Amino acid sequence: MSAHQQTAASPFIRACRNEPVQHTPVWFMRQAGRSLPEYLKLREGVPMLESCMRPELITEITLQPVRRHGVDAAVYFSDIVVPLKAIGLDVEIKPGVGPVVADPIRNRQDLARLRDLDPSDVGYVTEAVGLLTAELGSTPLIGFAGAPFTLASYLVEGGPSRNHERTKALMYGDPELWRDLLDRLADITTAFLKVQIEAGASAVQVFDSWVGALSPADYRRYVMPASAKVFDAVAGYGVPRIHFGVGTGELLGLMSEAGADVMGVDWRVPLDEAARRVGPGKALQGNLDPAVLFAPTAAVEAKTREVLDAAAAAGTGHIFNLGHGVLPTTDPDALSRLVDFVHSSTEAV
Ligand SMILES: O=C(O)CCc1c2[nH]c(c1CC(=O)O)Cc1[nH]c(c(CC(=O)O)c1CCC(=O)O)Cc1[nH]c(c(CC(=O)O)c1CCC(=O)O)Cc1[nH]c(c(CCC(=O)O)c1CC(=O)O)C2
Repeated sequence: MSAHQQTAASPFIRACRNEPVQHTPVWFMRQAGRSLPEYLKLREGVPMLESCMRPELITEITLQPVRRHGVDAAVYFSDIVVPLKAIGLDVEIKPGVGPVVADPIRNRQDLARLRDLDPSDVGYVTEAVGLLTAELGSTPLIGFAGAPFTLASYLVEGGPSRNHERTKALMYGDPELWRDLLDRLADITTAFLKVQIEAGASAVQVFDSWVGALSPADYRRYVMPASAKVFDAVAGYGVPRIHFGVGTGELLGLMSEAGADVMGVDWRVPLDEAARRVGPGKALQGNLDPAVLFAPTAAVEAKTREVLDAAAAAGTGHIFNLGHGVLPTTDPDALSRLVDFVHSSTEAV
């Protein structure tokens, strides 16, 4: 049986397809990683991007939160800049800073450095996904990639940016170059997602983390065509496609239109309101504020109940998640308790 068949009856996949579930499935963005002491131990002395190229290490790190928290899906341990590194760009993840690109992409000559991603560039991904699906059995593995806008922002700015000024200068100042840049990135993102799906990932999430910096009109004009190209290119696999961004309340309708079976929602928009913006037929993922996990258990439960009630009012498939990634200093036990609370609160009788 293929990994896709093995996971088809799981609560996560069923919720993505708006089918009834025995309990609301839960996973957390950044569930593997810095919140877990067992992760910090494994990563000692290994730079972030190097850890993303070692199949045994990827496998162990990806499995850690599944074992510890009993989440309903694993998310492949990697980073959105891994495919950029794989095509030969000089990018590294600096501790305390984030991804840094030594030689930013700012003109047409620079574009030539963005060559296509070949599956052989990321043989370690194919190998790790194979190891993972064998271990995970009926628990789905979610693959992911960065969306063209968010990747472009890193490439143009040269690192994380609050205001995206250089990115916007390029977007508004040279729309043709911008379009070609996003189109190149759409192909790289697509190739990276395909590698993960073909190796056995049961679903994929496309992170457009920073696109909330744009107005709806600019999203439609400058970003949507490239994102839609990615979603269209992987539609034929039939695996659920999740689309997520932060601060994207005003963009939910357009992002959903760009292509998604499941819309990821941050904590700023209640899920029943999100359902109205996203339109019928799509499942929703989210959306507890990650900072809520620093409050006492009773408060976490009350806020979680609000999310579950809004999801019930939305009447769509619901995958419980945080509104963005797990914060590094989160108490792992609070995450385990949250998984149990969501499961026990939603068990079908
Ligand atoms: O600060 C940030 O969150 C953004 C910059 C940053 C990125 N990778 C990074 C950093 C430094 C850091 O996390 O400190 C560097 C990074 N990426 C990752 C880690 C591990 C961890 O979070 O503890 C880390 C920290 C590395 C370390 O241990 O020092 C792994 C990662 N990045 C990502 C994912 C996918 C996911 O969240 O489920 C995953 C895998 C998580 C898993 O397997 O559970 C996704 C990612 N990376 C990145 C982005 C862009 C978002 C943004 O820039 O705000 C996004 C998408 C998003 O979170 O919205 C870029």
